[in-house]
Amino acid sequence: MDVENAVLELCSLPAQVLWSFVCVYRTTCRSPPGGGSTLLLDNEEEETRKYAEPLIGSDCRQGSTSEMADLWQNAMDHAVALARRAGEVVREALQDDRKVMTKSCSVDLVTQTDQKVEQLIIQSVKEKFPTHSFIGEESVAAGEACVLTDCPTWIVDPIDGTTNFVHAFPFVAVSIGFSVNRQMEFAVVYSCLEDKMYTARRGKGAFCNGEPLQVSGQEDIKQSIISTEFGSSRDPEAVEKIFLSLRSILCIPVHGVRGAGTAAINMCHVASGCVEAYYEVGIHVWDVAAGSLLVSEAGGVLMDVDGGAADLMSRRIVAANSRTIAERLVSEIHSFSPLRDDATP
Ligand SMILES: O=P(O)(O)O[C@H]1[C@H](O)[C@@H](O)[C@H](O)[C@H](O)[C@@H]1O
Ligand SMILES: [Mg+2]
Repeated sequence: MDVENAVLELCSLPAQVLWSFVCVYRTTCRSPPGGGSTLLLDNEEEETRKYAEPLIGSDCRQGSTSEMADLWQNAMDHAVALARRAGEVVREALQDDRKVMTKSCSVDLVTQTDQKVEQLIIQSVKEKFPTHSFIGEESVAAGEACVLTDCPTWIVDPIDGTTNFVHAFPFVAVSIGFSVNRQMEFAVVYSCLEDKMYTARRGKGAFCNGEPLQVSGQEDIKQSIISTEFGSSRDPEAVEKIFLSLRSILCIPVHGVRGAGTAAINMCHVASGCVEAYYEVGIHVWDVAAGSLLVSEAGGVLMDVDGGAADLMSRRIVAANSRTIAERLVSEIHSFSPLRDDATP
């Protein structure tokens, strides 16, 4: 049995025993076979220091069960390094012509760069964490199952904002969420063209380039900016609902409606406090997995568009600075239900 799965099964052991286990784990996982650094990306050690330090609390050496959570720090450090490397690939690709292909319909775009970046991320993670599972946008498009289990799972959108990327519209993100027991454990969203590295760790806060994030304190929707997207469905019924919602929200009236063209960056805007709420119907789990943790760790709330509990597989999300704004927004949304990400084919 691999080390991390063993840890999951050992949750009931006393803290001292667990702490010994953590020490062994750290020794074995921090040093690649042979003592070399072949599994580390360029600058990974530096990235580790820059982004891990604000995220590791001072209690991390107490040997309590909270130590369990720090077993995932190694994975998070790797995710940050991978996102930065992926961002370089995206920026380089913007210098060349981009060959555009389509997926579910003529406006659901994909490029070779989406596929290349997803491969880069998944291959590297498999090498370093061979027992982990994946949900990746382009792997699912190629026929892989989209199932979230209790296993440590990397939820990857190699390019969130592919349409932006195709047109060089300057909001493009690499989004990596990591869940254990179906709960988001860490999040990395790299806004490649702005060079902003958003990170969050469950219970440890959200950050942008190492600076703490806090949602807006505005509780009056009439003083708010709301963000949303039109999505890639052109189904007349869906389009009708999208416009009805937009009309109702605009006419509350709110200060403004915005959309960056990427769910991940829209959620980073909520976490940063420059937008009070983001909602969308039609997104996928890879669009919002990382963003959901960034919002909640920055003090925000997540909700379904009908006001129930958020469900990352449902393709519906409200992410807001507060319950007050989220519920007010929900009262204006004309919801619909696309086929769930985990629907059986
Ligand atoms: O396909 P990518 O990964 O670029 O992601 C999607 C965005 O994240 C949505 O918000 C948005 O509404 C679009 O559906 C867009 O396709
Ligand atoms: Mg996406």
